[in-house]
Amino acid sequence: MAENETAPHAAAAPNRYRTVHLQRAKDEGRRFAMLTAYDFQMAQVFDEAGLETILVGDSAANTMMGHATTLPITLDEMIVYAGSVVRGTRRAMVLCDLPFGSYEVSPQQATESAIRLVKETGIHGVKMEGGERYVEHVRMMTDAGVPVMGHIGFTPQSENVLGGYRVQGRSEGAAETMIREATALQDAGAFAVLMEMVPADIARQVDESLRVPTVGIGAGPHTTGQVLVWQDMLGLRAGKMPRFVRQYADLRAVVSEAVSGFHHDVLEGTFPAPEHGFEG
Ligand SMILES: Nc1nc(=O)c2c([nH]1)NC[C@@H]1CN(c3ccc(C(=O)N[C@@H](CCC(=O)O)C(=O)O)cc3)CN21
Ligand SMILES: CC(C)C(=O)C(=O)O
Ligand SMILES: [Mg+2]
Repeated sequence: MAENETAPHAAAAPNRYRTVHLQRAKDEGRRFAMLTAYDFQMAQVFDEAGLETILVGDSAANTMMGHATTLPITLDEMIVYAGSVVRGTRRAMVLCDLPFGSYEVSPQQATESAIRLVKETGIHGVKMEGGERYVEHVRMMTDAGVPVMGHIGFTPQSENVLGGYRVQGRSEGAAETMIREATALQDAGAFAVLMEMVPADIARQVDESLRVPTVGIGAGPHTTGQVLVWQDMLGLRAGKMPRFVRQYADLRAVVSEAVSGFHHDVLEGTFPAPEHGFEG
């Protein structure tokens, strides 16, 4: 059998999570989980742990590249991360953010970017920030064969317009606005809608109003799915965690102690030991 017929990212993998499984979760009152990943090995670990979905987030600009915002990361850079993640997965559905500058100008621009991501990396869908004003974009990408997850509430790519990192949907009539934006995305063909930093009660109303599943980050417990950035939930990020993060491990301490141990052993001459060497 040809190598590529058994490749882990083979598009026809029969047991791959797909939009239909996320829809079934919503229909049957079940939840699903998503974490970001940006590289082959972490994607492998998350996939083997059984996560339904993995997001190649443009948060890579922050976590992988050290930028202060998500604005600088390019489509070409996202393609490197996305390809690495897809090669690490067998079961999870892999989604990738359309980065700032790769979709806003027109439905055509969005569709060309989405197609590049699918063709060059093997991802199974894209996520795009923005609501009602992007329905034509969602429609064209979906018609082209690329499943689209919407992203409303706090949309980090618009932080300069929104006025910083803050909860969205606190103004008068916010629930109705959020429901309208989410419904517009759904009606344009979006298979799911993600909400970031939205009051829990509004996120619940949106989830109840939509036929398609919702995903939340800082949006309370009522969305169909939940997503976190992996370096946050595993404790690799330095400094203050956002309120919406639960830290499940302290990898920064684990790694730091291990590196100090190695450093110490090298300086002391106790590493390498005889068993790490080769006989002439
Ligand atoms: N590492 C990381 N984690 C994320 O969750 C994340 C990224 N990067 N980059 C892209 C976006 C930006 N997001 C963020 C990042 C920080 C806050 C934050 O600091 N929130 C504070 C203040 C909230 C407020 O003032 O209302 C918090 O305490 O939650 C929120 C969203 C979510 N995404
Ligand atoms: C925080 C999630 C939803 C995201 O968009 C990202 O990681 O870029
Ligand atoms: Mg993002």
